[in-house]
Amino acid sequence: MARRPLPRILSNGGAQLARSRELARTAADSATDVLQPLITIARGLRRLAAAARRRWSETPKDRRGALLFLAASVVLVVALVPYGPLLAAISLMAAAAWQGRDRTPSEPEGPDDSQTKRLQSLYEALVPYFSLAEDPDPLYAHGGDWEKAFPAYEFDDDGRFAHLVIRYPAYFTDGEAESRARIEHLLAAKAGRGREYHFAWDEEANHLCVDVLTALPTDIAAQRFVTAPGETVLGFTDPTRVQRTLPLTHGEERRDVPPVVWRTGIRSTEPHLLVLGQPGTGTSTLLRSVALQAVHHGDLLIVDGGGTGEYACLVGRDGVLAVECGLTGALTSLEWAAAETERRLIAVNRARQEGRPAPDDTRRPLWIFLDRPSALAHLASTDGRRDPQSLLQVPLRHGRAANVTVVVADQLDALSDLGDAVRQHTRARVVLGPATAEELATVLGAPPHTTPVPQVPPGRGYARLGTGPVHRLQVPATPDPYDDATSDAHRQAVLDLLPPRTTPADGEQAPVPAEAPVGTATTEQGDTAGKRDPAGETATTDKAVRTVKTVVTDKTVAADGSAATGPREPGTPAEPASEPEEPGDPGKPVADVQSAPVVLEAAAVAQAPSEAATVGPVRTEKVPAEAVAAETS
Ligand SMILES: Nc1ncnc2c1ncn2[C@@H]1O[C@H](COP(=O)(O)OP(=O)(O)OP(=O)(O)O)[C@@H](O)[C@H]1O
Repeated sequence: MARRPLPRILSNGGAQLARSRELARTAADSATDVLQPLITIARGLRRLAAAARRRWSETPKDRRGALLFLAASVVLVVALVPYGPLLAAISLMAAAAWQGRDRTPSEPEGPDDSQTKRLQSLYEALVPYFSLAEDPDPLYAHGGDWEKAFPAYEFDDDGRFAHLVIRYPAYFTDGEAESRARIEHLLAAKAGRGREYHFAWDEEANHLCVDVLTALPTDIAAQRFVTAPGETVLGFTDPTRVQRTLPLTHGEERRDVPPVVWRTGIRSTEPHLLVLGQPGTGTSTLLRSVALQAVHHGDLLIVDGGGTGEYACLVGRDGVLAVECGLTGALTSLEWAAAETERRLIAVNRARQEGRPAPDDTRRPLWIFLDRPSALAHLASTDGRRDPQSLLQVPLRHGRAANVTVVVADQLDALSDLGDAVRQHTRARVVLGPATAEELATVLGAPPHTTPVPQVPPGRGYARLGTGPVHRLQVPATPDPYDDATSDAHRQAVLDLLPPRTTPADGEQAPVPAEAPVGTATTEQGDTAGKRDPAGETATTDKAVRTVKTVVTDKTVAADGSAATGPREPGTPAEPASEPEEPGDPGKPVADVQSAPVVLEAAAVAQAPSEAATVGPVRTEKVPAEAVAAETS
């Protein structure tokens, strides 16, 4: 029997109402069963009354008197006959019961012919995997009964499996990944390719539950997510494994979607993230999405090894320390980041020893984004210079205590080019785009419980936080707003999230022509050439005047203020820096050193002669852009 809809208050309640809702539903179902005869008779009486009314209205007016007389005569006879009223009442009830019976054709029991064929063929396909010659009473045997093997099944409107429960013999090696993978592969092929399946192995009951997964939403655009401080939304997933949902806006529509939330900061167990994927699968987009969330609470240092200008929209924004595209800039800024991590660590340790809270200048999160480090490593090796990844060792190892988070993205086949520190300390992992089960297991540390599909939309993949479950993931659409192919709605969504451009606090500013963007950036390769700024501003081009802000701290300085190594000028080749020493290193007494981050701000005018720079903690100078670009190539 069809279930009756419950009152709104019961059907709309939260999770805590689920139990009472189920109780109410059961009570309603039981009451309906008990009162079924009365309901049928009442329905029949209603139908008889409706038929009598219809008959009366259809009778011509001149015959209604005769009809009335006939009815009155029948009533009189019935009243006079012994037991007449009783017999009449019984007859009426019987007629009402007959009329009131449920006339909707009942659903055919069991599967139809084509469904039976599917079930039988799947059963036959499983026989070699789930049977043993020595088994005296096999559950699976050629020509056997599939009904014992498949206790539950559902089909979709196209006649394909939507849900299937499979029993298997206890001797099947369901604890071995290869055995499971073989069965999952077979089921995915037999139940229909091109769909994603979720496999739940119940080893205790020897049951395998197969469900078809609905596609993850690809239409969610970048937006301000409702999260707590230290939480970053990597994307969206299935509701099965995630208890929480995020309220999202989609145009006028509002909906709740289960997110994959990554926690960073001092209490995080996965403080750093590694994103891998085939080219063009959305790794840079995920980094941009994370950066747009992080920039509102922290400082960002972005190194774009691909040099494709994917992060041009962040250049010069409030909270963005630098966007580096070339090797020199990458080395310089990562050296500074390593020194800054050490400085924070020392300051936090000292404060703890003295029983004070951590100093304010260690609390604002520092984010280091490194996109395509393998490209920079290749450049560095051909140039005989240091691999920038080696400078990540300190932020990766000590970043959690120092509020420093590292996010690295690269192509899937570059996994072996990544440094040991990157591979060891990035415990939050994402793989985007098509990947084999082996690749997923290698990167994520565990295979997903779903079938990888060959064709996926950009931004689709898997995420795993530490030793947690592997989630399917869809990254919110966060395209480059300066890309001409970006739709207006998505461009506006990203532009709305960008913080305002930084204005120098002291009023000092490098000479910048009117059409040049006011802001701070390092674009050593002129990668943003030709990009359009939809806000009407002209983006940085090869020939255009560039404003460069590079945060440089080459070395720590002695407590007396004398710098061990002076701040390097932007554009000068970096000396291969020595490995930053560990805090507490006997060769570097903690009490004797303090870091000296120095901010150099320079405006580089293309093909303009360089001028002598003023020496000081904050300097403004002009640097020929060509000279800078030449060093990075
Ligand atoms: N989550 C997403 N939703 C919608 N479109 C996306 C998503 N992620 C990426 N794209 C689109 O896919 C294309 C490639 O994205 P992206 O540049 O981020 O990939 P990539 O992996 O960094 O590639 P490459 O390494 O070649 O730069 C872009 O056009 C981008 O807009």
